Amino acid sequence: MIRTSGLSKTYDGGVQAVTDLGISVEPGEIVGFLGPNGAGKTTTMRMLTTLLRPTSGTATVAGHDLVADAKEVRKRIGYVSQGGGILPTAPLKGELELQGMLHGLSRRESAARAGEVLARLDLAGLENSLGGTLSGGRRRRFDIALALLPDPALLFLDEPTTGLDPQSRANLWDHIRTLRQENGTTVFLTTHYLDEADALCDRLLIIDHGRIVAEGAPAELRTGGQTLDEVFLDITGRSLREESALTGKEA
Ligand SMILES: Nc1ncnc2c1ncn2[C@@H]1O[C@H](COP(=O)(O)OP(=O)(O)OP(=O)(O)O)[C@@H](O)[C@H]1O
Repeated sequence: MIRTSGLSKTYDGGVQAVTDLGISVEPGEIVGFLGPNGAGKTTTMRMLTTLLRPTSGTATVAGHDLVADAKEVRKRIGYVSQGGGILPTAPLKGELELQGMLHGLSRRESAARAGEVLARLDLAGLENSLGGTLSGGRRRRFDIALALLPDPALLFLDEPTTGLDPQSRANLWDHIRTLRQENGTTVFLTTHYLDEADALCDRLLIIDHGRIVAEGAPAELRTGGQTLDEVFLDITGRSLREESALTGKEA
């Protein structure tokens, strides 16, 4: 579903954010992409979703070449960014219908699809609520509903549960699992929560300084009775990264 070879990104100004990335994600997998601040997660995610052009390397995403066939890739993926895309003043169903029409559905198809994705994310009954009135958990679910409108084979989630309470996080994990189970959706997500990576993901990729430094199922990475947090810190070191994450980042 995703295959990259030598994928790299150097920003204007010379920051080499991602170097020689070679990863693969199989259909139906839930893969967690972990790394300290500034490691290159968002840059990778933006490249894989066609939002950022790689400096070099190649990638196939959802069966199409990332650069030569970006339009075809876009038709087959959903992307939920960290901030989400919700409009606080629009009724949920109207917002979904509009987005459906942007994806080329007729008004009728779009309305039907909006109803389906709301039900799928357990948001039925909230059709006429305004975006701004939703709780954090529902809001994230609505963001995912939006991304699911075109029925993507591959869903990218950037820190889907950051800021949510434990109940809403567990609930969102259930929804993601159900999506995979019922639809076969492949999920590629970033997270800073190692319990989330452990509970939800089939496989983890750990990136640091723009390179993959470890990869495997959570149980494979947890060796010698260590927690995943300990493994992560052993691999990526204990120095703080906030500063490097901010250096050179354009607004
Ligand atoms: N638009 C940009 N211009 C220049 N440098 C950038 C830009 N965006 C990111 N960077 C730099 O690229 C590197 C990787 O950043 P990226 O945002 O991909 O990391 P990340 O792993 O997503 O971090 P975080 O967990 O903080 O979101 C960092 O050194 C960052 O400062």
